[in-house]
Amino acid sequence: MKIGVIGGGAWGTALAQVAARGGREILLWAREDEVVASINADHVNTMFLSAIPLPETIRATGDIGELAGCDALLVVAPAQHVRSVLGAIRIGTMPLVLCAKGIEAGTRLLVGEVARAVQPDAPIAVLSGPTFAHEVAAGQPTAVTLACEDEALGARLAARLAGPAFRTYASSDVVGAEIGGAVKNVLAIACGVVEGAGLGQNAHAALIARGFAEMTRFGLARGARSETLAGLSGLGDLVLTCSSTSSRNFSLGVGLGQGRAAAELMADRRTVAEGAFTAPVLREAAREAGVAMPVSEAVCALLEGANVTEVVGALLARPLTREGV
Ligand SMILES: NC(=O)C1=CN([C@@H]2O[C@H](COP(=O)(O)OP(=O)(O)OC[C@H]3O[C@@H](n4cnc5c(N)ncnc54)[C@H](O)[C@@H]3O)[C@@H](O)[C@H]2O)C=CC1
Ligand SMILES: O=C(CO)COP(=O)(O)O
Repeated sequence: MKIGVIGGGAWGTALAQVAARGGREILLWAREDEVVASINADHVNTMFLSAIPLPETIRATGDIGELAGCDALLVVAPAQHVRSVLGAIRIGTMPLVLCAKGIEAGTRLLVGEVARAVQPDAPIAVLSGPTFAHEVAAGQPTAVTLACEDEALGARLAARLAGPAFRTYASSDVVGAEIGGAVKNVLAIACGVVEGAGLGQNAHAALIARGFAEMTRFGLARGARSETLAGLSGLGDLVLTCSSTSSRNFSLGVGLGQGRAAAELMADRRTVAEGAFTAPVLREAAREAGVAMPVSEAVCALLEGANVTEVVGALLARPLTREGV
């Protein structure tokens, strides 16, 4: 199975390395000429994953059409750009492994729904879980959910990508795997705010628990399975991303908690903090579904410039409720 990678960011590069294990040849499309040049000349992605030597079997290209000859594609562009990159290549029935974590602005579609809209003949799978790219690229032990409605295809993809330090757990719950990855990025911003504002470990732990409750409510409303949300792509990724400044989303929240403006924190970013783009879309989708997501609503308010003390005070002043609600 010849695998191609769409997206030369940190995650696309790390997954190319995973797929290249055992000497397999990998073709990676990168948007930046500098990334193409550094991978092909120096076997390193100096822009998004520097200091990680890449195998020479990974070749980069700036021509996305070259990927049409692959047997499967890892789609690792940021969620807001999946539609454009998938529209730029003749895919046919080539399986797509969707690795972006987000919800499309405007349409409120999950990435799998976008892929089906743009490439209706391509079977899709979702790869998601607690995976800092730099740790995966360094060969540190990692586990992910690989969800595919066609379980035989999912098993083949899981086996093809699995390695000694990269465990793939099969699932058929594509929606659940996508929602976990998308919502955790928004909740990670909230946990970063708690850190940046010095609100303490109790608040941090409470936010993870209450955030998981709203992730679950929203996921079940969209047809996800509870075991998926409680697994690697949901709770697993939530704990990872909510607890480390290695997370771009958590780090964005730390800045907000310190009183810095979202516009300043987002300006000149080369790397993507998906939660900032997903948060307003998630708010719309939750309201449309009639699902209460107060933590995600608070993140939106903070991204729109609201005062941290006022937002936190409002969260704490909400009417008392019950566990499980
Ligand atoms: N970095 C990580 O540790 C992980 C990232 N992911 C997900 O992978 C996806 C890609 O993120 P990263 O690899 O982290 O990116 P990155 O933050 O390392 O780099 C940004 C990427 O966005 C691309 N980009 C920017 N504007 C674009 C446009 N108009 N059209 C197409 N591409 C554009 C850049 O070319 C670059 O590849 C995101 O959805 C992210 O949530 C998932 C797991 C781990
Ligand atoms: O998805 C990730 C880890 O699973 C990467 O998190 P950030 O996008 O917040 O850096």
